[in-house]
Amino acid sequence: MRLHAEVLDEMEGEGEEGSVMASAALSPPLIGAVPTAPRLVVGYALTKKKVKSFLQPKLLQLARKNGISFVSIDESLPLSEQGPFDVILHKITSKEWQQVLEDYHEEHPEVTVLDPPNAIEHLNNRQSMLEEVADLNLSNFYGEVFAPRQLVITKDPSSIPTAVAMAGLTLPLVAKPLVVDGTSKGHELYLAYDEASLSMLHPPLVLQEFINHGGILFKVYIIGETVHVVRRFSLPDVNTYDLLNNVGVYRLPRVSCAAASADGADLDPLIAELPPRPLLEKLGRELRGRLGLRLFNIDMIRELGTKDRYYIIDINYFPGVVALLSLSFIPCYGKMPGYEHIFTDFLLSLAQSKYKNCECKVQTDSARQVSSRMTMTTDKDILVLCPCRYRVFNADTNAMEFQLAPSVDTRTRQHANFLFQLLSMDLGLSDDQAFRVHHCRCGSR
Ligand SMILES: Nc1ncnc2c1ncn2[C@@H]1O[C@H](COP(=O)(O)OP(=O)(O)OP(=O)(O)O)[C@@H](O)[C@H]1O
Ligand SMILES: O=P(O)(O)O[C@H]1[C@H](OP(=O)(O)O)[C@@H](OP(=O)(O)O)[C@@H](O)[C@@H](O)[C@@H]1OP(=O)(O)O
Repeated sequence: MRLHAEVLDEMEGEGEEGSVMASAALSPPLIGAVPTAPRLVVGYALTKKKVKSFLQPKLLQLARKNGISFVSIDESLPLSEQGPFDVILHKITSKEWQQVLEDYHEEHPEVTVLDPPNAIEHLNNRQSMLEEVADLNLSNFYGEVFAPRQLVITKDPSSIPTAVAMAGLTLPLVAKPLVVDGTSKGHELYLAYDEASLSMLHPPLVLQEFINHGGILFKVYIIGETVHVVRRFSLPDVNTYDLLNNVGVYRLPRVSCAAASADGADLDPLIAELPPRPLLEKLGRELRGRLGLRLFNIDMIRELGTKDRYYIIDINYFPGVVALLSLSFIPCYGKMPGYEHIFTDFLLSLAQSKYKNCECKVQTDSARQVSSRMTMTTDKDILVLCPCRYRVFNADTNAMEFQLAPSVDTRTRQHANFLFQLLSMDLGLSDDQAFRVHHCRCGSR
């Protein structure tokens, strides 16, 4: 059913050493082919590492059972020649890709782009990343949430000590690269104990006050409407002794990559206690709206010695769900156990919310009612009335049954195939019945 595509379902059961994707370019659809139509086609543009960690066999299996298929996008080919897709899932940061997606979205507003490139871009800069957090006012919701005080330095390292003193920031400070560009450089962090040493750092960067938090971090995943939290080990606290006896800047280990879940660890209950659910729900809702994103996580810490003062120190777009051994890409532990269920539900919810307001009709001249919203006019002459322009869905199940793209001429064959699938399923048409596809009559094009 898909053209020019690699279908990842084929990868299931493949050994760990196998290639990242199985190539299964399918031949063009034949009218009359018996349908095994997925209800939701998710095109993905991800790094090899991300494909390996995210598209685990368990997810693929569960998704397939639910009518979702994942199709690899070839970034070297025009996007409009690939698909059709219902959803595009991506985490590629290049400007070229952003432009490709923006152009595609103009042309295909019916396709859900997860998420808009400009909203993701907002997270790729540590100054803009926490702006929305600073504006939040969640004090009525079982806790307060802040962003650490921070200063942006774009040039001249020698000016940093003065700038820090003028801003009144308290040491120690965490120095983080200003831009998170998906490379390991973007995650090179330093801890600075004294003001003078700050001039050894390399701008552009942000300097953030270090908040003691008992060495435990709450990783809050926001996946659509779902908010899921896990505990992770984090950096240890810095005490007065450390502060008085250390000078200089120290490179920090990439704790997020090294540390497995702290959920089963024997922890001080006051430190381990998860943030209250209502706070997390409200936070998730607020940030989802303010950031315009549906797939991200927040790294949240609770200030040591407090019960309800939280700081958000980092927000990541489409974070890792399974940790891989770095060279071999072999999965070593789940960062977000059960993610396959949450993601499958999320993708299904996208399909449902999208089509629930559409009303489509397929008619024959016998005006035979097929379902509450489908009618046939003639076996050979199928009229598609489609207020949503491109889509026809099964009104009984609320699931998309086929797509009708606007440029019928160039895609007639494909549309016809979709239609045939629908009709042969719902009406029991024989395989060789010919038909024509008419333009969408919803008047929107
Ligand atoms: N302001 C802070 N106070 C205390 N600890 C901090 C602070 N900022 C960062 N950390 C510690 O440093 C770690 C890495 O920080 P951060 O998440 O900002 O970097 P990152 O490079 O974006 O990490 P990731 O790999 O998770 O994306 C955190 O998990 C936490 O342990
Ligand atoms: O690869 P990992 O599983 O470590 O996931 C990391 C993810 O890399 P990936 O996008 O290649 O998966 C990172 O993305 P970039 O900022 O580098 O784009 C970032 O989101 C980290 O916070 C994730 O680590 P986590 O915070 O979940 O521990």
